[in-house]
Amino acid sequence: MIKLEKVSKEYPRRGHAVRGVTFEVQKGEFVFLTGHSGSGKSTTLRMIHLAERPSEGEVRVSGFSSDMVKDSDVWKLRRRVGMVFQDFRLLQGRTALENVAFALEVTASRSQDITARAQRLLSQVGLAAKSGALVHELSGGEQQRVAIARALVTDPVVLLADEPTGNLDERATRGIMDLFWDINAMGMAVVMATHDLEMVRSYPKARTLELDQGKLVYDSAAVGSRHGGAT
Ligand SMILES: Nc1ncnc2c1ncn2[C@@H]1O[C@H](COP(=O)(O)OP(=O)(O)OP(=O)(O)O)[C@@H](O)[C@H]1O
Repeated sequence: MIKLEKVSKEYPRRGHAVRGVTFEVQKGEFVFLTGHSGSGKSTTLRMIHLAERPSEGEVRVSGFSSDMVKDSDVWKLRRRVGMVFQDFRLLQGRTALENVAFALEVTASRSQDITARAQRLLSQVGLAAKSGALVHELSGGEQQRVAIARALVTDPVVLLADEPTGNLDERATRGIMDLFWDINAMGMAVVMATHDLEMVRSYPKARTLELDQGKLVYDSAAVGSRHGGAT
């Protein structure tokens, strides 16, 4: 479903952020992408989202190829791939419901369905009671729930998450992680970048990929262990 084949990303002046990375993610997998700061986690996620094109190699996602897809068609891929970020990236001054509804409008849903669907998505992430709250009235954990609801509007096949709990305390982190597991249990693949190895170890059922200076140095699936986590 996701396939990276000898993927590298080189930035002018900086050099290689990602070097020769090859891996596949199957439908419904839960994958942690770990590594130190600067190891290339965000760059890898951005390439899966086609926010960046690889300098070498190919990224394939749900039938789309980084070699083939035109810039004008990238939105079609984005409907298959949801993404959430550490800093939530919500529309400030809007309510939780408006944030999700706006994403539904952009994806051309029928207008009469929008409010009901946005409300349903907020219920799914445990935020039904806060749908009318403005973004700044929500806690960090609640804001991340809105961002997740927004990422689900197109019913993607994979949810990419870049340090989604990086701004949250322990309790909110646990709640958000439980939510990712619930979403994954419904069949959606999750690929989550994190440098929090303690958190990774507390989810031994997940697959772990580790990057070091842009190279893939560990894949728990490849070593036949689903319990080791990153070392
Ligand atoms: N747009 C860019 N232009 C130039 N260099 C970049 C760009 N984006 C990332 N880099 C560099 O590529 C390397 C990998 O960055 P990346 O953000 O992918 O790492 P990361 O593992 O996600 O780090 P962190 O955990 O700190 O977010 C870093 O050295 C970074 O400075």
